[in-house]
Amino acid sequence: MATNTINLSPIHSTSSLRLLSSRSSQNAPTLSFYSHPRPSLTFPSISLNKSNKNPSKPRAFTTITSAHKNLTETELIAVPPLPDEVSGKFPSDAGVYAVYDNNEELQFIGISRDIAASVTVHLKSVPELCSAVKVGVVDEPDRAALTQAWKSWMEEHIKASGKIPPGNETGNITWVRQPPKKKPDLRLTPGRHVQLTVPLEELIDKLVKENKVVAFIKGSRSAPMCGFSQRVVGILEGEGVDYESIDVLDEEYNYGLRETLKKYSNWPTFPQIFVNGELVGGCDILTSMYEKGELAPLVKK
Ligand SMILES: N[C@@H](CCC(=O)N[C@@H](CS)C(=O)NCC(=O)O)C(=O)O
Ligand code: FES
Repeated sequence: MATNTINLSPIHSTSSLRLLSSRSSQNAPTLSFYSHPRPSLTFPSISLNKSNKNPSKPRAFTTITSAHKNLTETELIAVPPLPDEVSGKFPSDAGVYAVYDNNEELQFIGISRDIAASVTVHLKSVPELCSAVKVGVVDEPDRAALTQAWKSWMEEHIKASGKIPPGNETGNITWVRQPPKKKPDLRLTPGRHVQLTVPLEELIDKLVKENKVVAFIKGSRSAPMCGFSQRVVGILEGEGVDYESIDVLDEEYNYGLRETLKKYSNWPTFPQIFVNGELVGGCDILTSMYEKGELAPLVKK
């Protein structure tokens, strides 16, 4: 039987947890237990939380010292059906949160710098697992305080149920924001061992005419091998351009491209960016077009 291992280090799920220098504080960090729409009456020593980031929104949760924090006693808040409605029900503060499915099974305990944003992302990616959430806002949200709050909820749950929440098990990536998948780079030939039946120029011509935006770069789009290529990739990705990339240094699949392309385009350096079959330029030209706002209209589908 497979055994679960638990490593009690939090997954900083949807909003990244920045490393902050620990603020010196005489007092122990405090946890606020979010209670919507009215303050929870469950806890003793209640004081109204004063640090409301958005004063236009009513703040309906209470502050208690971390010594009283308790997952079991924190009330469940139903997650609204639409992601847009989450921010009205959950605070945009740092803290811990525990997500339950519609059988009230705890699925995941996370840490967030913005709990409402994290719940919104989870609701979009795994709506079937996000029925209700418990929230513990940490008032002095340095890394240590957040980790301590997370550990205490995890330990409490494991003690009570004998189980790690499934979303916190090693290898479960359901609750972690996935980096967007990058398109693979194009290859001009099937490989160096295959004899080409058409000249390389013709393959280049076909490639740039059949694809709206093509960037000939040094290295791949996920790991450019030169600062000029890196800048061009950064601009194209930043603008959300749907483009093809091809690595002129790939001697296996693009053998001969580096020198042949210089002749084809009559341009001596890389990167080279083609739009609608025409060479637009290299890094300097693309950067300048981007800065003047001329790039987006040119590369729009
Ligand atoms: N000013 C150029 C910079 C690019 C550049 O100088 N590229 C050089 C170094 S990466 C190059 O491709 N040299 C020819 C070669 O390596 O074959 C631009 O705007 O793109
Ligand atoms: S590879 Fe050296 S500057 Fe591009």
